[in-house]
Amino acid sequence: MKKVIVTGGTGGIGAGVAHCLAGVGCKVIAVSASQAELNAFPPQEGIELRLMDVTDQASVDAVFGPLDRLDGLVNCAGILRRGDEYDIDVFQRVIDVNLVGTMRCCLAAQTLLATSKGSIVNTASMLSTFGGPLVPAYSASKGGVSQLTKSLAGEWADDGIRVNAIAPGWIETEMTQGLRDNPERAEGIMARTPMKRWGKTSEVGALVRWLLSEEASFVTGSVYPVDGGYLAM
Ligand SMILES: NC(=O)c1ccc[n+]([C@@H]2O[C@H](COP(=O)([O-])OP(=O)(O)OC[C@H]3O[C@@H](n4cnc5c(N)ncnc54)[C@H](O)[C@@H]3O)[C@@H](O)[C@H]2O)c1
Ligand SMILES: O=C(O)C(=O)C[C@H](O)[C@H](O)CO
Repeated sequence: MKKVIVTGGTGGIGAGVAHCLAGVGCKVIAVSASQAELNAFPPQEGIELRLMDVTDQASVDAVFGPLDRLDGLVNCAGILRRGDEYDIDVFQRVIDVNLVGTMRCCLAAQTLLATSKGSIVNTASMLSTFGGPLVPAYSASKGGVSQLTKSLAGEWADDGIRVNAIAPGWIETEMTQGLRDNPERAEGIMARTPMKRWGKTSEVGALVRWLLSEEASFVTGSVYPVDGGYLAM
């Protein structure tokens, strides 16, 4: 049975990933920095919940340190501060959670994954490819996650660790609520999405499940869109 840590595992996409992995018998440790989110998460067999802040080394060490085995790491923790990211402190915070937090967890998992010949899936975005309105820090962080993924894949292949990223399109979660509530932004996004709908967290989870599986044994350093065709148009 594979043991996998999912950061942001009690939020939108992370929770979808956690459910998908638990559904195929993985032992999932879903971590979040929000105690309220952990309290609200419905108990599910195969999913253990832990409080962990990806920006806090001691908190990350407390989760990864005691583990005797780890087969997978899925970095889903992320924030976006639409409209506020021109404030330099907000800019730095977004980079710290989305990019530095991803690297912090990759480093915390490295030795364990080298032993298990395990795999990492990072969460990039459409905004790894192009900039988004009002989100300069988020866009920069996601460009960074994409490049970090390729860099680690190249460096850690010798250790038997595969490192890939997903690039979700426009998925129905808390993060996109503001866009879905804004008719102008929502219509613009749907107009450019060939499948003409928002994605579901389970559809992202299915891609992550495959990337972590043996079926993806020759796949590393890739950034996979799951976007209803958004990047194709
Ligand atoms: N929703 C989308 O359309 C979309 C598209 C592309 C990429 N993404 C990315 O997917 C990931 C998940 O996004 P979502 O839409 O599910 O957002 P969400 O806001 O629903 O969930 C984010 C999760 O991250 C956790 N988190 C935030 N800061 C943290 C920290 N410091 N330490 C640990 N956990 C922390 C939250 O508690 C929450 O569980 C993010 O990296 C986001 O950038 C989302
Ligand atoms: O551009 C925004 O305001 C977003 O919310 C970005 C999306 O959540 C997502 O990352 C797009 O892939």
